Amino acid sequence: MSNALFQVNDLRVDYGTKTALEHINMTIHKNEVTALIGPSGCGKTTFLRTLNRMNDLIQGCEVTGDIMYRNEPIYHSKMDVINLRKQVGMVFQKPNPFPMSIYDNVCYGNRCQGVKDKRELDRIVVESLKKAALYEEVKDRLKDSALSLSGGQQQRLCIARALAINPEVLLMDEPTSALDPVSTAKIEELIVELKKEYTIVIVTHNMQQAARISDKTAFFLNGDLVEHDLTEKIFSSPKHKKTEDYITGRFG
Ligand SMILES: Nc1ncnc2c1ncn2[C@@H]1O[C@H](COP(=O)(O)OP(=O)(O)OP(=O)(O)O)[C@@H](O)[C@H]1O
Repeated sequence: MSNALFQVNDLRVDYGTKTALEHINMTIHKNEVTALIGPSGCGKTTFLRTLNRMNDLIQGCEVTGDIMYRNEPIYHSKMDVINLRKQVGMVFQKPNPFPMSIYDNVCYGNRCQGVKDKRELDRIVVESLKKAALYEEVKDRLKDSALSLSGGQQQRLCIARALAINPEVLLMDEPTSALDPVSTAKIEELIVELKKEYTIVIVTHNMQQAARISDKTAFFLNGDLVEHDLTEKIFSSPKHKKTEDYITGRFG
């Protein structure tokens, strides 16, 4: 399809002698939310990290096969990895604000890229906080430490920081697993809102969350991609018995 953003072809990932993923083929389309589900250790996080080459940072991790992003092979030696990570941002499981002000956190990446103009930075901070549905809660205390925010606010701040550098894709690794139900609901609402503008790939252990917010779901098991389909199909009439067993809670 023309709006394919990632095309994953026969991907394999090894950590030393341990094969974490094998024979993975998947297409991810623009403005879709894709949920990656499966039991612990099945390779979800490993897969997520291949999409912006975060695995490069792990010693002994070897990736074969290829992933096309906007028709460019991201594992090609000529790939500009810094630029790739600007376009494919990441939000982690535990909120990880830097020990600095809310304002400085949001525009950290922009400053690293050389943006110095105060008005431009102000604009980026306000816009990113609004997109992350946090602005109203922090607009009067932008100079306060980010560490003074609640866990849920900190996670939305991390989303704002990722959005500030204007990515096309957001990778999220269990972004709500450390949060209470109210903060989780806010992040879920936010994800549904963000998909109008961004493409989102999210790892989740929460089946209801996958069902609520994703368009497509990919079920991994022991390093295999068992099934990847429309979320409503995966949850109502999966093709594979193993998928059904997992989503109905028979294992995992
Ligand atoms: N840095 C590493 N070094 C060696 N093995 C690793 C490393 N990271 C992951 N693995 C192994 O690769 C496999 C896949 O791990 P991965 O973290 O991708 O699974 P996951 O599905 O995200 O698990 P969880 O749901 O528990 O986070 C596991 O067997 C894991 O032990």
